[in-house]
Amino acid sequence: MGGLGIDLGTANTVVGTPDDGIVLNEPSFMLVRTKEPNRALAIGTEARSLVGRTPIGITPVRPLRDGVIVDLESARTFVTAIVKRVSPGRRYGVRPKAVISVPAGATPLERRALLEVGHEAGLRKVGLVPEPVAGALGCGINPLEPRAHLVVDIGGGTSEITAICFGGILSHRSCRLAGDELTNALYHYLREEHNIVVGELTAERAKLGAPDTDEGQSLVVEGRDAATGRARFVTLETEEIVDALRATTAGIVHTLTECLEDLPPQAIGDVMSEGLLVIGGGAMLRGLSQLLEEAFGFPVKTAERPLTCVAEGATACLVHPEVVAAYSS
Ligand SMILES: Nc1ncnc2c1ncn2[C@@H]1O[C@H](COP(=O)(O)OP(=O)(O)OP(=O)(O)O)[C@@H](O)[C@H]1O
Repeated sequence: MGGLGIDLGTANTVVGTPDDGIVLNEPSFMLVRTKEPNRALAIGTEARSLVGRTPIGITPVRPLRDGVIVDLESARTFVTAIVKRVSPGRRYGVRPKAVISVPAGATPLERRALLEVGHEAGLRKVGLVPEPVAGALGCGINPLEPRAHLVVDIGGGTSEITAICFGGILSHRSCRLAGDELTNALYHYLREEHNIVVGELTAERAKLGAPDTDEGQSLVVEGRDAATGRARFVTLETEEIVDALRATTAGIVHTLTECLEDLPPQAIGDVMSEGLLVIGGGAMLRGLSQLLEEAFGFPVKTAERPLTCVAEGATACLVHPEVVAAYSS
């Protein structure tokens, strides 16, 4: 059984195959020459490592925003490079089929753009599956069973909260408060409270290294003094990091509350006994599951592989096309 399961995310792109599992897991970044925007010079980790130090004449591009395609040309260039990298068989004219995950809240136009890009990138038959459905499947949940499941996906650009049941979506909410916004919040906190300017990669590293709230640790961050321009170090205490991220995490909790308010009582009962499933890179933010548990009183299950479960589920859809069919209407 061939084919590709693709999670084209704002922050990361993950690809799996039924035979080999995850075969690509790279940042959704590419570098192009400013004068030649439809040829990728570098993609993924290599391209991402040049953010903040890109030479003149070269442009770093993030092909997706908030989980959807905003510029067809850069998305086509990126997906073509990804498909080429994972399917060397194309040299012999083989066009792989694919299931691509798409935000549950994507518009028909955004879905069509993704299908178009997939075909132009050399994919044969493209199916789309909502990300929370793929994520649930990748975590071993059957999205066709007559039982409600609530999936909280905290990605790079958006947090999506979706209740699914029996091949359909019960309720859905999303907000632009996710990984990028958490990184941004730390960047601004450092700028305003410590007068230090850090690069995007440093702000993200500070977020990933956020110490456990109950361990009372601290974190050293390096940047440029906003007043003198000199290099400087700052020590961030645990409470400060939690404070800097509080407004963003509160926004995610608020969106989750709205989604729960839309759920019928029977479905709430399922969620209370099953718990919430948290997927996406943001699921690994320290203290997040505790915060959600305290806010809602439901059990919170963090996916075992939050960064790859959506691609794993999209790959599983190649073997279970009935899931794609059920959630495509
Ligand atoms: N240990 C961690 N703690 C906190 N955040 C993390 C951790 N690891 C990764 N992240 C964040 O997760 C985000 C990426 O998650 P993911 O790959 O699920 O997003 P995506 O699917 O590309 O985005 P989207 O769903 O918005 O399209 C990044 O913002 C990254 O900084």
